Amino acid sequence: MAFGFATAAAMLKPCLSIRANQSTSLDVSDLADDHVSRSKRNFVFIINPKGANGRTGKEWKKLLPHLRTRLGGHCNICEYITSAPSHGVDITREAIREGVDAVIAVGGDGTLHEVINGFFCAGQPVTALERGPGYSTTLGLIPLGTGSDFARTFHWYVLNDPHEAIERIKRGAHFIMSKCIACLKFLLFYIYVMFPVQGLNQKLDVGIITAHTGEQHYFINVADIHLSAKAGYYASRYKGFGNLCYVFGALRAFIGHENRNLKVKINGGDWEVFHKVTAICIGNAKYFGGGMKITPTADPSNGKLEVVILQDFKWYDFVLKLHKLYSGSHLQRKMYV
Ligand SMILES: Nc1ncnc2c1ncn2[C@@H]1O[C@H](COP(=O)(O)OP(=O)(O)OP(=O)(O)O)[C@@H](O)[C@H]1O
Repeated sequence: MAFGFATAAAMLKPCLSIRANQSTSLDVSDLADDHVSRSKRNFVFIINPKGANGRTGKEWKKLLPHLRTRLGGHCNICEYITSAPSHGVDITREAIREGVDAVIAVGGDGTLHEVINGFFCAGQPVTALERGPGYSTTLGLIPLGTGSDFARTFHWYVLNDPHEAIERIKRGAHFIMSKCIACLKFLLFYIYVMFPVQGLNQKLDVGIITAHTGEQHYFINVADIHLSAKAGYYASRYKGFGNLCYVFGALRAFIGHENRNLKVKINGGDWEVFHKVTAICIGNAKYFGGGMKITPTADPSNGKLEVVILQDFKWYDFVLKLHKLYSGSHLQRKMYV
């Protein structure tokens, strides 16, 4: 394999439609608004106060009066501040069971990830009983994180501009769940895509990672293995540096890192060995790492995943090719399956 090689493959996501049946309105006592109206829709905002090194919490406090002014006329605003990692998953599940109309993640990609995972439980979409068939809870986003990479795919380039995000929510730009499947199998686990999330003006897919234990996790941005996954872990130590935390995290991850031969099977094909793999990135959307366009042709609503395999990267290749990662020009070979 060529030195510092990046290979891209497309994975099909055959479609199968599902809609979460939803029920009941949110309990009035749960709503943060003083003047709750049952005739209005119920929107739950899940805020990670620790996002962007604490900036999310501060921004949210400033934003709330404006949000009430802009949205309070046509929805009940329910505010939940997370108290710990994973709390967003539980709040989302509970809100959907209560039958809310929309769950809106306020924070970065980690918060969005928790909210997405809250739409599912034990491999099934979370549902509520008292809403009729065809009803779906919608997903919304106010990107206020460090990287906020998922939002970049949608060219929300005045990134982390919560006022613009509120206008999008007012226009109805959020997403609804349905389902499709494709498979990428590794030795210990496999990833497939299902549940395109359909919005009033946007349809999105959701990927599923199934561990060999059967445990499932959902993703809508980029799932990654090996070095880049470690980089994300270490980046959390450097959040004070903004987007650069991901570069520092990657450099830290190279310490003790070993490129490995990995067996991969795509869309039911044969097992294929990829040598000296530095990272495998499975993109439903294009960006990770604070603006690195890692899976540059991924489209979150086309029913496919883009798989990019980085091979034989050393830390200095990463530094020298960093500009290519940001511009999305790092691919040397494309593989279509
Ligand atoms: N109350 C909390 N205390 C500590 N951690 C929390 C809390 N609520 C959520 N978290 C965790 O904080 C992590 C990071 O949050 P988030 O992704 O919103 O911000 P970010 O990392 O700054 O943004 P990005 O991921 O877009 O770079 C999430 O993975 C989440 O699990």
